[in-house]
Amino acid sequence: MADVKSPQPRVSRSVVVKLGGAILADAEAVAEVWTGVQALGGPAVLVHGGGPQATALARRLGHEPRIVAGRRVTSDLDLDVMLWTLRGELNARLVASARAAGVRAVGVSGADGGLVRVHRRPPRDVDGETVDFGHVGDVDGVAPALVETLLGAGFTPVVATICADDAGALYNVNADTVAFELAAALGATRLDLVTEAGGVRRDADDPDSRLDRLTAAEVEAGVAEGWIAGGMRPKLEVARAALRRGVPAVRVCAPADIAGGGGTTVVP
Ligand SMILES: Nc1ncnc2c1ncn2[C@@H]1O[C@H](COP(=O)(O)OP(=O)(O)O)[C@@H](O)[C@H]1O
Ligand SMILES: CC(=O)N[C@@H](CCC(=O)OP(=O)(O)O)C(=O)O
Repeated sequence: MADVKSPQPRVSRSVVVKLGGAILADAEAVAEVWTGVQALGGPAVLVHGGGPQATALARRLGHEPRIVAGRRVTSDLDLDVMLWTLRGELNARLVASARAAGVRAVGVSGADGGLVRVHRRPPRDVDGETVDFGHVGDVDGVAPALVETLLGAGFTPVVATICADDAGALYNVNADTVAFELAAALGATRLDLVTEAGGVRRDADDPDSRLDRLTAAEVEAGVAEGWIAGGMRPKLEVARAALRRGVPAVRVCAPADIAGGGGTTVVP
């Protein structure tokens, strides 16, 4: 029998949808995202990246970003570029694009309302080299009150993954990571990692080789054999971390999959 004294909060039924930067650059894909979010018929929280756009702007400024193990070594200039692109243009454009689908989106960052608490990532060993990632934050925790308040009022939060520490310094945090931390903290029913490839492929260059389902053992084999590489490798580490933290369903998928099946479901 249902416990009437402690009903499930509305947000416990939310879906967290993470959009990779390449999706944001494609107006048709963005329109499909909002159609899918509308068709879900329940609360959704969007989290977006924008790595490719940040890299493009840095290059226009004559700076070549350094990416190590899928994470940007974030100098003072790189942090400024992340603020201008993610918190600035991309978030504003994404929020505006929701209007055509009748979704009432609100743009926030991980720093707003203390949503995502981080600390500066200590230098760490990567393949035998000590790497100081600069202004990159590691997540300490999520305080979902802001997002829950927005959802409760019928708004769709759109989260740019700029986060702050307790002293008020800003940090760059990978968007897949923020999405999974939010999904875990909200008790989301599903985490969709929406990416241009539309799923995990047996051959990254062959769209017909998409896998419907991927086990942890297959992820390990794929990394060892080299067919899971680049940005997909840390993304699948995030997918597995989400499952370990109790998110019941995790997919790597395309915008058109949001309201239905499709994509690659990652299983333990
Ligand atoms: N097995 C694979 N299936 C699909 N994509 C793969 C695979 N292995 C490597 N990739 C690469 O991973 C990329 C996705 O990671 P990333 O660019 O970081 O995504 P996003 O920006 O959406 O977070 C793809 O564009 C593709 O080049
Ligand atoms: C620390 C770190 O690497 N942060 C990412 C944040 C943006 C991101 O995650 O964008 P995508 O989802 O488009 O990859 C970066 O600087 O690229």
